[in-house]
Amino acid sequence: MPNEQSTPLQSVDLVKTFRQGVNLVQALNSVSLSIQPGEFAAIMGPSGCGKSTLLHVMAGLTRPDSGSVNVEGEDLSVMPDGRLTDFRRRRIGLVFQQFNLVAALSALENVMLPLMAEGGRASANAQERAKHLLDRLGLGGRIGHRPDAMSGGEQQRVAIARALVTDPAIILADEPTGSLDSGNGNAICSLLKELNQEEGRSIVMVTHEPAVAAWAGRVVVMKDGSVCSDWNTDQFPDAQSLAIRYQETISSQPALGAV
Ligand SMILES: Nc1ncnc2c1ncn2[C@@H]1O[C@H](COP(=O)(O)OP(=O)(O)OP(=O)(O)O)[C@@H](O)[C@H]1O
Repeated sequence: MPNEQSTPLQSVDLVKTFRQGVNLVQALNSVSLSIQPGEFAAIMGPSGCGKSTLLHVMAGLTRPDSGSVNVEGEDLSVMPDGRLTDFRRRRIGLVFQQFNLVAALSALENVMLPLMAEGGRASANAQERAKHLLDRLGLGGRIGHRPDAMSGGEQQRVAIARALVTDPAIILADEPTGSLDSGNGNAICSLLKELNQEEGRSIVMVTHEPAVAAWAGRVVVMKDGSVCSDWNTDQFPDAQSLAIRYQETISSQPALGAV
């Protein structure tokens, strides 16, 4: 179970600029975002507004130009590369649009990967834990299957099991339903919500779809590299009203400062 005491993620004043030929693109313009224990937040915004960059910086996959990211009180921005890789493997669960499973490995082996010791061996305990998670996610009958023998929805569930196997502080998911049809997409949203509500998992999910964001308890809207709105989804009676408010927001509202 996640540690209920410490703030799973706190990012402050993140700035990230990319060079594109002779131009500089400011992907993050002083973004601050904190995630509370047991919170399920969606990050929305138009294409190119900086959602994936924010998620990757929060995951320690991309270094910011300035600003800090704290996960359970540990500042990723000052960690040397080797320590950051190890910390990310143990404390941050990552889920991607394309699942990112290893094609040559079975579902069970994919889930055990983050628990592998140096030299590629996993303990019996690691195997038990991975099996238990696959069972929990409805894949008990698929543990020996390779990714190409599973549906997209099943592959994403394997990826979620892999993200959970180290019992991380937070799950960061980048468009987790983006490669799935609506039925499988809904099943993945429902699973994330269940993990949040039943196990208190802290989750941040990037999506451009209001119907997906509506599964979260909080929606953070970005525009032009900044956060422009931050909503509790209780205020919306349904996904349609969230979609309407979102459209109004991205067509009108100037960006806010820190949230
Ligand atoms: N590695 C990179 N090199 C150069 N520019 C980049 C790089 N990564 C992102 N960018 C630029 O930074 C800006 C933000 O990109 P980002 O991928 O974070 O947006 P996004 O909101 O996730 O978009 P989408 O919804 O289309 O995935 C864009 O202008 C993008 O072109």
